Amino acid sequence: MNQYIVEQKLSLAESLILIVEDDPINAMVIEDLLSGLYQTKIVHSGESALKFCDVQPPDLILLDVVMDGISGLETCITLKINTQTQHIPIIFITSMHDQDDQNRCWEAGCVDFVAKPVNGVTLRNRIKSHLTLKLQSDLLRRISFVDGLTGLYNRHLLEDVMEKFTSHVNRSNQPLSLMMIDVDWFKGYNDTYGHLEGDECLKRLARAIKDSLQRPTDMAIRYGGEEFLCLLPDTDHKGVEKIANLMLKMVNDLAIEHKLSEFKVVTVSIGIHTISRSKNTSLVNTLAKTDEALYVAKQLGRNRFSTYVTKS
Ligand SMILES: Nc1nc2c(ncn2[C@@H]2O[C@H](COP(=O)(O)OP(=O)(O)OP(=O)(O)O)[C@@H](O)[C@H]2O)c(=O)[nH]1
Repeated sequence: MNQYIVEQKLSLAESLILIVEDDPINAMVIEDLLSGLYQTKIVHSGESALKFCDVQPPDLILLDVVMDGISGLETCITLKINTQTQHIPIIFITSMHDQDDQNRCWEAGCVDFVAKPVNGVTLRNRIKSHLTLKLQSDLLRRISFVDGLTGLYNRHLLEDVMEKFTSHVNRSNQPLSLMMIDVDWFKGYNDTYGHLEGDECLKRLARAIKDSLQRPTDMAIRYGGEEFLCLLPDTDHKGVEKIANLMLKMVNDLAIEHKLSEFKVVTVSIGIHTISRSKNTSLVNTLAKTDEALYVAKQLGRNRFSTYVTKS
């Protein structure tokens, strides 16, 4: 599920190229041309290509234009409107030389095309250029999604992720839980121990928050200065309350001295909200409810969690 954050490939040789070609002989010829240079996978239809990309997005796609079933053009358009696959460069392999046909390829969103019969040198060079750009842009996207102080994801990722998680809620009919976490009396902590100690404290808290999440699909984001947001897919209210209790304990166990706190150690307050299918799942609305629960946890005395209660 965490495909929205790109896995960083270190070299071109690790990159995966998906060859979509309905003629098995042509597919093998192309695979041979790339042998030893890249990882490759062959599928023989647009339908199989879409299924494959849903599970394991490749780094580049070589796409035959004319195929039975979903054509190459339709496959390309479908991949380009999906936020999870729109960054994958697509090179058409085409025997169509007509200008109108070529225009249709560009309009579908390809980065390039190579004419049949394929010239090996041309194909390899085109792939190398586009893959190099892809790896660079993956790296930039990765950097722009990570918070420099804590190493958690930052809020730039939120809109993308929420869209993906809420559509998962609607598809799977499984709940999604959110936790908004705020450090208690943190202004007092900074005033007492200084801003640098404050930063150190945030780093340790971020680690504890991340460690209290149990599944690889759970996600921790630094939402603001001393505020964090966790997203827990496929988790109902009982499950998230268990995690909230564990998180409170792990933060207390850090035993970071905080003289001005009534607990004498650094603590956090947590607001929880669980959404399910058919509810209003807009990002703004969902965050507002989670924040409301956090406000209640603060009002009730801090160092606790509170769950959003639906108003009738
Ligand atoms: N050291 C450090 N402090 C930060 C950072 N981001 C925000 N803060 C501080 O966090 C404090 C938040 O204080 P407030 O919002 O007043 O709330 P609080 O003192 O935590 O009190 P409650 O939330 O009501 O328990 C402010 O003093 C901010 O300057 C950061 O990156 N580093």
